[in-house]
Amino acid sequence: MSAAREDPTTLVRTRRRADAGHEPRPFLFLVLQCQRPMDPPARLALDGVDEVAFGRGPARSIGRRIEGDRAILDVRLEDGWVSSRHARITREGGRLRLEDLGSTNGTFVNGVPQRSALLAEGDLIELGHTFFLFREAAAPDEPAGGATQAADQPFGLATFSPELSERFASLRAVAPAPIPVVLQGESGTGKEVVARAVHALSGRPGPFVAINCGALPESLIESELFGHKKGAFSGAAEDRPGLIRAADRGTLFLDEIGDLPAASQTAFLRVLQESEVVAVGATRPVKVDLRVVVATHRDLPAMVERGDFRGDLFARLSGFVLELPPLRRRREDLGLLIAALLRRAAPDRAASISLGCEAARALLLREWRLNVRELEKCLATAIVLAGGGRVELDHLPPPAVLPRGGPAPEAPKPEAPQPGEPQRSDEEDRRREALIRLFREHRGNVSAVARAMGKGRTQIHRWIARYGIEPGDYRGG
Ligand SMILES: Nc1ncnc2c1ncn2[C@@H]1O[C@H](COP(=O)(O)OP(=O)(O)OP(=O)(O)O)[C@@H](O)[C@H]1O
Repeated sequence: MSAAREDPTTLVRTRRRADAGHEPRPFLFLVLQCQRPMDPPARLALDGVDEVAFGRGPARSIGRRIEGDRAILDVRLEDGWVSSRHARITREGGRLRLEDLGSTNGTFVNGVPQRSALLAEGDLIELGHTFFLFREAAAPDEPAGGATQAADQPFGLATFSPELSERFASLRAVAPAPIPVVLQGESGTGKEVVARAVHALSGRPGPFVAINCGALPESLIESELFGHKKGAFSGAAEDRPGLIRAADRGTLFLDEIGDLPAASQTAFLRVLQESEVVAVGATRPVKVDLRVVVATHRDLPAMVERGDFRGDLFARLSGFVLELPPLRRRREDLGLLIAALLRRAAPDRAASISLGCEAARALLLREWRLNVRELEKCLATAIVLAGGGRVELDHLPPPAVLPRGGPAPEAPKPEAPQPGEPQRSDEEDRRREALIRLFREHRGNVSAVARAMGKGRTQIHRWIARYGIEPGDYRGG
């Protein structure tokens, strides 16, 4: 953004960026192109940009040009459904406005056609068959107006989320050091994938050994972990080294560490303190060289407080703590993940897979309560049902029903809003009125309305799109 420009908003934004490294910065993510879901997604930093101009081009290109004193980001899309001058984003009173420029196929926000809309956090923008996601976010050190293509990262550590890429950079730095790593996150968020990446980056010569502490029967856990001597108990027909020794000079990944019974916690603490294991029935310890990564979806500090988990073991394990966000808070990565999962599900024909627009929209708007695991299963099923053709909405299995005791859903699952006027029930009319009342009370603040309704922001954005509410209309008063 040109500092010479006489726009007060521009000047304020420029100054803020200079003195605060982590001011929220707007980003646009090119998430997915329906015809070519394997094409690399891209992240575009929008600060320093006065206008983003979207149109069709012979190939995808993202370039910055100066017109007078205006910095313009030109986004050319290789998409036959995009017009040559399709849409633009400009600044308006500190916010960003998306306008359709009379395109043939229209511009959609959260599945609803829009000629002009102020952008809000998490908005899904659809131009032709290309999907973008808009986010206000804390940013890593990236040039303003820059366009980052898909990063060349180890499997599981590729992300476009500005916050997560910073955390993954720290993880890469600690991976070669003998620092324990704690991975937190809901089931299916990729904790084991990340643990494997840590091992790959550690350069340790031994194997990666994964143990699910919740899946080991309590009667066998000690002998499975620490090994046993022949004759130590009935059924111990031979010496067994156990899983901890199997991970010698490698990485021991303990999944669901919160499920480790109290007696095993004590024995495992000794292993970490002494770097040695005593097998069940043995008298002499054996030295081990371990790198430990643990994962949990439980609140370990709370368990320590309740006396359900040993505080000294917790302290030993707490080196670098990484929280893997649920997929619904990482939507900018859906394009990367869809490409990786399609490649895995259909290695020989991934390049020829395409998605119908409605299927793509549903994939990008779903709650994904079971996270990447659910997305993976959904795509694998859809490819089979599509029989090698284009994946359509009908090919997607219904969203997962949360098992008992699973992570709390952030919001009830509505259908993805469809273009056109939706049929409204009385309940929906009441909800729309309640939303409008709350937007008035909270002056258009989506987070405040979400809190007041006890819902997630994503859900509020869906309702905003569905009921045609414009939060900006309530901001002035
Ligand atoms: N970044 C990723 N890229 C590709 N696939 C991924 C990624 N993250 C997770 N997956 C896939 O999603 C599935 C679930 O991942 P993973 O087992 O690592 O999750 P988890 O958090 O350890 O789950 P749980 O807590 O239930 O053990 C796996 O099949 C994994 O390969």
